[in-house]
Amino acid sequence: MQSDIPSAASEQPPAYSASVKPSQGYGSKSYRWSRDRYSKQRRFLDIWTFVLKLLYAQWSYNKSWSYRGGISEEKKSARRRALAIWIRETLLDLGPTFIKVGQLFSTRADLFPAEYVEELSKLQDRVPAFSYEQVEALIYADLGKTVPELYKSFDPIPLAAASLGQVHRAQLHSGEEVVVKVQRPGLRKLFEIDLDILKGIARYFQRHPDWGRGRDWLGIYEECCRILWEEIEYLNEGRNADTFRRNFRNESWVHVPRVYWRYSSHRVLTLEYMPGIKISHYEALEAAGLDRKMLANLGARAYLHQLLNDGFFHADPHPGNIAVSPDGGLIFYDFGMMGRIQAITRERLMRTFFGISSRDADAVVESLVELGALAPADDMGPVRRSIQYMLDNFMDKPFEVQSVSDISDDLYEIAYDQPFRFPATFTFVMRAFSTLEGVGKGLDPEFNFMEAAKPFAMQLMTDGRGSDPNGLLGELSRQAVEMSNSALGLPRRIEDTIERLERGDLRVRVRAQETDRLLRRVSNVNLGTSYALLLGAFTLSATILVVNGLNWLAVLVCIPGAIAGFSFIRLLRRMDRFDRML
Ligand SMILES: Nc1ncnc2c1ncn2[C@@H]1O[C@H](COP(=O)(O)OP(=O)(O)OP(=O)(O)O)[C@@H](O)[C@H]1O
Repeated sequence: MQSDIPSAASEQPPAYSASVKPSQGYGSKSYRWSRDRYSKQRRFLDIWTFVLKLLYAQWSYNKSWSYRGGISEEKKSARRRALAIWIRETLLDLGPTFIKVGQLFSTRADLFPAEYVEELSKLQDRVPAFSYEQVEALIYADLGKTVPELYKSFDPIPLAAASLGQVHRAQLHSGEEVVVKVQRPGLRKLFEIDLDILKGIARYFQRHPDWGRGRDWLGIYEECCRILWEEIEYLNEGRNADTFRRNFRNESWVHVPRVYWRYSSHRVLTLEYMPGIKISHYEALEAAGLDRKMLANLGARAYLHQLLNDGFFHADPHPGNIAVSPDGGLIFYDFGMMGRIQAITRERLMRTFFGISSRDADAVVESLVELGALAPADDMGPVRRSIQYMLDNFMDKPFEVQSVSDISDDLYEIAYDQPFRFPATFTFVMRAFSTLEGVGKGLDPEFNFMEAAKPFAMQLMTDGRGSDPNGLLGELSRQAVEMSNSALGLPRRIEDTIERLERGDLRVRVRAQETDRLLRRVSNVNLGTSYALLLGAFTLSATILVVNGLNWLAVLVCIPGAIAGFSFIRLLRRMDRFDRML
């Protein structure tokens, strides 16, 4: 059956004539996925062609014949880079689902080589805008009213266009200035088809002897699905905006656009118009007389508030989603991708940071296991040693002047090819911190996230009780380590023994009853075989002697033969008795 991926043309246009001229869309390149006639089978073929080409490239990467003039480290590095660029461009060609999946993977330095992650983080939504007729049709289909019935004016040219939707300026009949976020038509169907194909790919990768080893591709696939479906549910985004605004109701320096629920649906979101200067437009901020240093600190404060106070954070904090209002406050846009962290996870994250700051590899390993970021294994020695090595060597500067991106890069470097399973939340937090640090450094070259975070973290942890912050940090850190020790319930000596064991300073002799039994059985079988061979050899010799008429000699040979036979029977009976006993 030839089922076409629907495009906007399949939406029925409303029976009225628009008062504004529709825009023609401003994408110069025609993407296959945005065409009217694009079959599911064709899509399947396009996606799998990409995957197979990628696998071939990976496979031939270490083969010297695939390099002209022989293999070398430089050539391998150049190929990795070229491959990363090709992946980014192909994902763009494959459209919205793949652009989003690529953007999600750009946080997963624990899963992919650094070059891939770097290229994926450049993955910008460079897709054609859809036409105004399509906007009208979708609004009518969702809200049951025409654009002029709903809005006094509506700018047909979008203010911003991305892979999932576009934003138009408008005015309500009651006079409020708003923006209307409209979802790309046919997105739901495209997601269904693509995610179905991606499931097959995830299964294939899971079974792949190299790619599947130590990776939970199906789990990653499920996580991607959840995030993608959530992102295209605009009612959910509206609810997130409301929650976010509520969380910051006591902070006058954070602004969140109000949601006009009567003008919103699954695919249309009408929000208060809240213009501002993008936080990355440094010159414009300067020209407006805004204090860049202070803004960098506000950014950090806003994020720590979300993570430590609310446990509800903006998981997509790219500079385009944060603007500065004329009064110097921060405006947040786009609440499609939010992360939630439970109080217990927050506590564990804090413990990881305590562990890093006090360079205590055991505490880091323990908290990472608790976070689910590290699969518990019988022998944690190698991982612990890697972490201790990182803490001792990479982090030669004081913790407060470390950059978050360096710390996360180090962690990811260790994680790559190790039994780490960073949950998406963890990577989102790391990405949010790194992005924020980048923005902060752009605003104020002296900015250091750790330094900015310290007073705020103190304030939150002391819960307003206030005391010497350094002393408190030390105390809390000690308490955190002690708590985990007592939670384990192990006396110090046992812990020391485990430590020596991990370092390889201790030898262990294991005696297992089952193993003993098997060993005894093996040795009995060996003995039995020897008796049987002897018995056979003596019997054969005796027979040859009898045939040659040397009967007396044959009787003599029979004596050791009989002894061997007797021993053999006794052994069999003993083995039988022993087996029945167990
Ligand atoms: N309430 C608003 N007031 C003024 N401008 C807005 C408002 N909401 C969004 N915008 C503008 O539209 C841009 C895109 O909005 P938003 O990020 O919500 O859309 P999106 O489709 O989710 O885009 P992306 O996927 O790239 O984040 C913002 O960067 C901002 O410039």
